[in-house]
Amino acid sequence: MIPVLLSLQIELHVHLDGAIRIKTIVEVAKRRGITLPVNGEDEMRDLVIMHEPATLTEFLGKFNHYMHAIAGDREAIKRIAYEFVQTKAEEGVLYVEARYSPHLLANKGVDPLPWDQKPGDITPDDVVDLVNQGFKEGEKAFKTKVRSILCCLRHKPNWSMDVVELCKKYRKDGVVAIDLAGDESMNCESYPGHKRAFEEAVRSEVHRTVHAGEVGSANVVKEAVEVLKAERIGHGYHTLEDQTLYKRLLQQNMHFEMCPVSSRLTGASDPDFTKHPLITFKKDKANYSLNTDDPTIFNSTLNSDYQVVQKYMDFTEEEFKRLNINAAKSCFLPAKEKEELLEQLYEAYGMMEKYQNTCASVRPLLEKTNFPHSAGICKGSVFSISLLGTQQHAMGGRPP
Ligand SMILES: O=c1[nH]cnc2c1ncn2[C@H]1C[C@H](O)[C@@H](CO)O1
Repeated sequence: MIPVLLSLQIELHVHLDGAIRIKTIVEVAKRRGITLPVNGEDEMRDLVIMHEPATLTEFLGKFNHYMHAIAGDREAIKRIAYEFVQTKAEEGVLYVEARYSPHLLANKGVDPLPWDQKPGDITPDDVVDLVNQGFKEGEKAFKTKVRSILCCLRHKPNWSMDVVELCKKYRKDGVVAIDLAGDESMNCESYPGHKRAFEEAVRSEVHRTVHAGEVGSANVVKEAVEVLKAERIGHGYHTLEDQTLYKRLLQQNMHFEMCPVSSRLTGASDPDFTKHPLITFKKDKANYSLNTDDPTIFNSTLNSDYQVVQKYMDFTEEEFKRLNINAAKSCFLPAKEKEELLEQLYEAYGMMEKYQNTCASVRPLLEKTNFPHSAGICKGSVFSISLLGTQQHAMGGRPP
């Protein structure tokens, strides 16, 4: 494979429960006396990993093989969070937003209890606290910054209000947004629980991302943007089927969380990477990031995704820099932390001087035009207008 020349990356779409080490699953199951469907690490690997393109439903079935080993165990939940940060640090990730469903790891206060668990004493709230502990210790040890996105699940609309309340409770403690994951064939207009939760998220200024247009149609994307007020779209490949919508989202500088390796294996895209929708997004200089999604199941690292797009989609180092800068601008950190992150990237990419010069020359103009959020991330926004020729960043405000 061709080496990817990028020292630091931003990852915005990765499921914590799709990123658990197989070794950990086996060890925890043994400690807890929990039976796994097969014995030993190699056998578990064979069972859990997808090698050939299949369907999203088949993919989602993979979680059934191992989640019961981790759910409902304090030590295990903390451990997977800690190890996640270690893995991302080893991959060269500077900042990552990890997502998970607190309900799927709990064994109390969830109806019905997932994974046929016996009732215990770990509520979804406890899960968030435990993941936070693991992340904080991991961040301290490995220096990769990590924040959480809490997932609602399409097939569990009655959990969604809980999820938004947890987002509100932990907004100053590691949680930066809400998501809607799961099987897209269940549209949310028919499931008022999701709609209400996302309305509450808007009201409470909780950031929002939604899995849409992964295997579902462009209509799911439209609904995500118009009904759920998504600020980012998870995947979004099928947006291209509605050119009016696509052009509108390009104009709004909507961020798309792209997961190339994942999309091939879940049947979300053509298995031939040279026909991948991402090529069109790149040609149009869209705002997107590259992400692993569920690296355990896809047997991948972030570098695998970079290598695939480099090999089959002609991605250059310049494009890698552009997309990571866009990812940093589109992340859900508060403005000040976002600006610090951007500065770290510009520095690492050898773009600091250009960035500072641009900023100095355009700042007076911004002040004059009363650019929203100018004190916070004006530098990032200016950079995208003047150097990269893209629109300004959606979360950074728009010039009048
Ligand atoms: O790619 C995905 N599409 C839709 N749902 C997904 C994907 N990857 C993981 N999930 C689901 C299964 C997980 O248990 C849940 C929370 O992380 O989100």
